[in-house]
Amino acid sequence: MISLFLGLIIVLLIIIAILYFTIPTLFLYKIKVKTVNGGKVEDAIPIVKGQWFFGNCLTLVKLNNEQLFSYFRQRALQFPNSYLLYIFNYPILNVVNPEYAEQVLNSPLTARKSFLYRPIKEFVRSGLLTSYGKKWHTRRKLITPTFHFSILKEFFEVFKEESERLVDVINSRYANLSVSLDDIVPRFTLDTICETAMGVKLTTYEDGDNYRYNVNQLQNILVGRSLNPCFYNKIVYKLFGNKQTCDNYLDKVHHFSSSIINKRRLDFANKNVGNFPNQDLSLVNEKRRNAMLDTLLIAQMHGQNIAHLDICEEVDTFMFEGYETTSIAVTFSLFMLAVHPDVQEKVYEEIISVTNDVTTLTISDYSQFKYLECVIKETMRLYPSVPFISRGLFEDFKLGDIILPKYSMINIHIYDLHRNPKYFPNPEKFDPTRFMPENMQHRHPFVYIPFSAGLRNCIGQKFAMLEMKVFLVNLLRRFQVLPITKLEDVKFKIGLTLTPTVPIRVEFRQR
Ligand code: HEM
Repeated sequence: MISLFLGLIIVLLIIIAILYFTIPTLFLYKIKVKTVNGGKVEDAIPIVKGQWFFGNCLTLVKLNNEQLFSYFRQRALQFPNSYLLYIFNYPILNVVNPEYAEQVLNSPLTARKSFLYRPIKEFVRSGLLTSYGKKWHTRRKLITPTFHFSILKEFFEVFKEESERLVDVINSRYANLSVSLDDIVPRFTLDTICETAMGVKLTTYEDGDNYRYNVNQLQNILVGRSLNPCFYNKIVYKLFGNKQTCDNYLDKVHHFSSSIINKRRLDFANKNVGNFPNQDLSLVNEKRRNAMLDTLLIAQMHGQNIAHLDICEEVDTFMFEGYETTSIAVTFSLFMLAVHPDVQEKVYEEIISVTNDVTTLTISDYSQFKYLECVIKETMRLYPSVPFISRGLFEDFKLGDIILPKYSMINIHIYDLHRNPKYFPNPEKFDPTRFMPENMQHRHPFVYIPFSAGLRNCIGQKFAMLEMKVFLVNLLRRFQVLPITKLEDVKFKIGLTLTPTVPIRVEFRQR
């Protein structure tokens, strides 16, 4: 009797699983790419050959994350004018040429993110990165002044302090040793974004280490889930994934930012900040620095329609977007300098030509580090922190000779755009002079987009560039960076951010 009952349950589960996968698949068969002139789609855009019914599914599921990363690189070389892939009949347009990138990124029809961002939404909910339409527009307008030069000036002080602190840590603990940049750099960028976004110094906050640990764990879990579409469904994730662990970290991380926001709001109320007639943040408190969240708190006090949860989602978005991206760019900048000692020497000469005492540099002095800026830009060309971005269509979209139907997905492969040999001859070569103004004149504006471009470009790009420059100047003034990891050993696996398969190790030698 028991075995009959168990048998029935198993049969029922199998039927549910079959329905679960076939119903959406049948629906996908209605989503069809067309051409403008009614001709064959394969004559208008290359299609990666797949299998009947399954499309490219069977090929892709066999690959591990490292193989997937190189699969997309090979397809970009094979189809330099972009190409279509199919998951069953579901079309995914892969953009690798700047002309298509420009059309996609400039169109309001493609401003919505695809379902690949769904797991991340658990962390950032519908903050600036993941929201769309009117909500996104209002928030973008509200938050933009946070990155104005006058406020950046205050963040600059944080960059300096955190850089100097890290240089001291390297000096006392890591100098002349082989060290993984992963043990140093992410800590710096997380502490920096925490202080600038929330006004909290993690190094002095008693819960700082816990928060840092929880954010790291959460990022790993969310990225892992993003790469496994089976887990996009909440029930499947709950039954077979690590939902409980994920929820546990989410609770802790959300609780941390929420309580900081509440505390700061109380502080503001006590100081009567809400009565200031405008949003002049410099009036808030002469002694205490501004944080990104202040713009939102002040808007709330001025009666704008922004609730506590809205502020939380934006602050969590800053934490998510401003931490790992910057850390990857700094890590690879240091690595490139290490494996190109001639370039490093030129950067060093530039630093000492500007000053002997970097602690006295002002924010405007940093505009003198032109060559360093080229080094960072060239690093982000070869190693863009965000190797691809993804959009979901909610209306038909005409691109070149094809019409992509509603619900299809567009992936823009920034990593491959940056290796276009027409604009970057010998693309694998690290050459900072590519970014000298005279060498950039005839470059397509969408062939280099490490911060994305168009409507939904990165709001924090000036912040990030300044943060990276301050850190590198402070570090390179004191240390010579030598490579331990070999360049040829650095491979990548697929991820939402650029993920090397080996730790990047260097040695910091005192100058
Ligand atoms: C080297 C550092 C950084 C890189 C390479 C980078 C790159 C990007 C990219 C590629 C996007 C577009 C994402 C997409 O369309 O899916 C983006 C969006 C965004 N970034 Fe950054 N980012 C960096 C640093 C920062 C920092 C420091 C902040 C905040 C303090 C920030 C905040 C944001 C936000 C809020 C968005 C969403 C903008 C919108 O949709 O309106 N980013 N970033």
